[in-house]
Amino acid sequence: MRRSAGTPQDTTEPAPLIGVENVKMPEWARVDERVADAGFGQAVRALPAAIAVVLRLAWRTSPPLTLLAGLVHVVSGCVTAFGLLATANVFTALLERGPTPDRVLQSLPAIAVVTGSYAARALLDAAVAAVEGALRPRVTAAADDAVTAAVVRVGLIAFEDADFRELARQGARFGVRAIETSLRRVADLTSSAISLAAAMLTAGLLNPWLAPVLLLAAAADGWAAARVAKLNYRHFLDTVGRNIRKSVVEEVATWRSMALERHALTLQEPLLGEYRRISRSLVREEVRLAHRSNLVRTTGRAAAGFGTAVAYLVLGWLLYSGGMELALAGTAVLAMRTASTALSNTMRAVNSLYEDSFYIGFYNQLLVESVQRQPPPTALTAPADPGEIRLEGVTFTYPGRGSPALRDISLTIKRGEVVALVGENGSGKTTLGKLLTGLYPPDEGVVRWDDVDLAHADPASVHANIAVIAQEPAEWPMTAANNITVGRLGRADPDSRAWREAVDYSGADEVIESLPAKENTVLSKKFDEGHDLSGGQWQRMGIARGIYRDASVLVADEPTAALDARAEARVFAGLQHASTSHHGRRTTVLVTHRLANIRSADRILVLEKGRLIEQGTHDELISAGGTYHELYEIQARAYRNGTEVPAPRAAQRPAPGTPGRAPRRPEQREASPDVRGCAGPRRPNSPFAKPAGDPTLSAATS
Ligand SMILES: Nc1ncnc2c1ncn2[C@@H]1O[C@H](COP(=O)(O)OP(=O)(O)OP(=O)(O)O)[C@@H](O)[C@H]1O
Repeated sequence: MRRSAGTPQDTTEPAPLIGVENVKMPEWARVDERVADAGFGQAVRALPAAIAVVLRLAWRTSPPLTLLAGLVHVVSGCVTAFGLLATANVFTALLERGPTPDRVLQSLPAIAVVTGSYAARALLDAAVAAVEGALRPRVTAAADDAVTAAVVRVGLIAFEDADFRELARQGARFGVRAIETSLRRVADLTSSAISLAAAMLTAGLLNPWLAPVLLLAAAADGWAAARVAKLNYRHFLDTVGRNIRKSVVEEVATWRSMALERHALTLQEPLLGEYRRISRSLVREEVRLAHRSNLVRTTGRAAAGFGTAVAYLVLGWLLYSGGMELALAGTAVLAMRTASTALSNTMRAVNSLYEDSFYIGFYNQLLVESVQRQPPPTALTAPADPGEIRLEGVTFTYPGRGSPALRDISLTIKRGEVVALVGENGSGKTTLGKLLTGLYPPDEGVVRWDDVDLAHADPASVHANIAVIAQEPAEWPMTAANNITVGRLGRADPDSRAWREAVDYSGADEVIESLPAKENTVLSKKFDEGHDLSGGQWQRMGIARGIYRDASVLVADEPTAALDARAEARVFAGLQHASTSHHGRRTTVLVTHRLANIRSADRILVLEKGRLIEQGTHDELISAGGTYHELYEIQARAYRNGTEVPAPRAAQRPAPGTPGRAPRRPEQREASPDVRGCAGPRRPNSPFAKPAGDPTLSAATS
């Protein structure tokens, strides 16, 4: 009988659905590799730097609380030590020669001191908890704030660098967490080190032989604790790839964004099967880890038992040989137990601090790199409404990419020009839009607004004067109203004219009208009452935001890719209005694949593999018969083939000497009314397309 896919009884192992059997270990996981491979000495050597970072941060946050925390920890450790030494006096008094009542009476002051030390220790523990409770959230918040402020201020291009993104993720998430845990570990280390020192001191005072023996017994426990921690790191490393795959499968098996295709492709059971397969192998690893940890712990305990036995033998020998009085034996046993616990705690704290030191290292590196990636402060500002935007020999390569996205681009855009960028996918249109608005700096060449080189200008002064309608607009998790007004925070709009203009021309008014709480509807499914929009509706919101921004330079990157024909016509009317309404004419750069929409643009720039290969008006480029002409013809033909009215027989006859059908002249190619104003299916005339009375069209259609 054939089993259904993915049941827990499956014995066959199908090929991984995600297609990646061994996920590459993420860079941050390499930290654990170093922890797993490090020796104890290495860990101890790394401590001062990590402790210094944490203490410095704590000091900056609150000097009095830091001092107080240090003080209560040291005093608490000293009280513990004092209590231990005081216990020796109790035993001495109790085990002296003489009648028992006398000995009890004699030991009362020592008992009072021990009791007092315990009471003091309890009070100090409460003080430690209170001070730490006040300090830790402050330090964590300060660490978080420092790193968030640093990352928020870096230039946009930094986010294109995968290494920086990874560093930001580790530094912000793991680094801050490591600082928080380190603060606790430093406290643990202080107390356990003082306890250990007190136990050793007590043992040393009782008999110099006792101290090293005591260490021997405690070291085995400490070794086991450190070894189990390393086994955990190793396990984590061995399973990190599978865990990543498991979480990816879990996501695609449960996430809403994948639900439609998951169901339509009936992938639920195969995904469940893959999930269970990975889970089973992880469970096997977990069980193996548990066995190995258990073995290590048992070995550690056996060794500790052996060490303790040796310690007791030494103690017995000391008592037997008269090297130590019987009265002190009780204190010695207490010191041995205290030392064992303190040493285990010390080793655990050292190990943990060592691990944290890597993440704190990332945190520090992130702060340093973020500052390096922030634009340097400058008094030079860009003109608010540049007379011209000039690119001279601009080349740009995305971080981590081998070949440039733009090569040696030189061009000038005059104030008020409507420029269209066209070209095949990946030719560099979006990238060019980002460079001429100063969002990305060129690697070579210069971008100037009038005579100001944007590389030396304050970026905020440039960005204040640009509006970017992105290909995939940000879906701000805010109300619909704020999704638009965030375009220009604080813009004065007393009579709501700017608002009306933005929503009317973008078609966002229809979107808002359809929402349950109109413009007050929150657009995010993360909130209970939140609402989501369709791709086209989000695009309308993005366009409204761009229009509301009212900047002197507008870049619209495929603004209507997801819009229906009616909405597209409305948006182009809006963009044309936007291009003329800003103190005269607004410089507008329009990226689009729908060539029929840009026929009346002042200039069309054609990009190919990052190079500017053609520029001119629609008519000039069509006459030139180059790439633009070819792209335009492909789009026009697609429509013509479906709807073209058959030409008269005479026109279909091949010209003498030509095999098959005679090629048509350029003006004939665009002569069909089908082509005018549309790319692909018929669309209402775009306002950026040639008007019906355009001489070229009239000539062609006549
Ligand atoms: N963030 C990025 N990191 C690395 N390379 C990128 C990045 N964005 C784009 N590229 C690369 O840069 C080149 C130009 O991309 P760009 O997005 O500017 O092209 P485009 O002409 O706008 O394409 P499309 O028409 O598909 O939107 C492409 O080769 C692309 O793969």
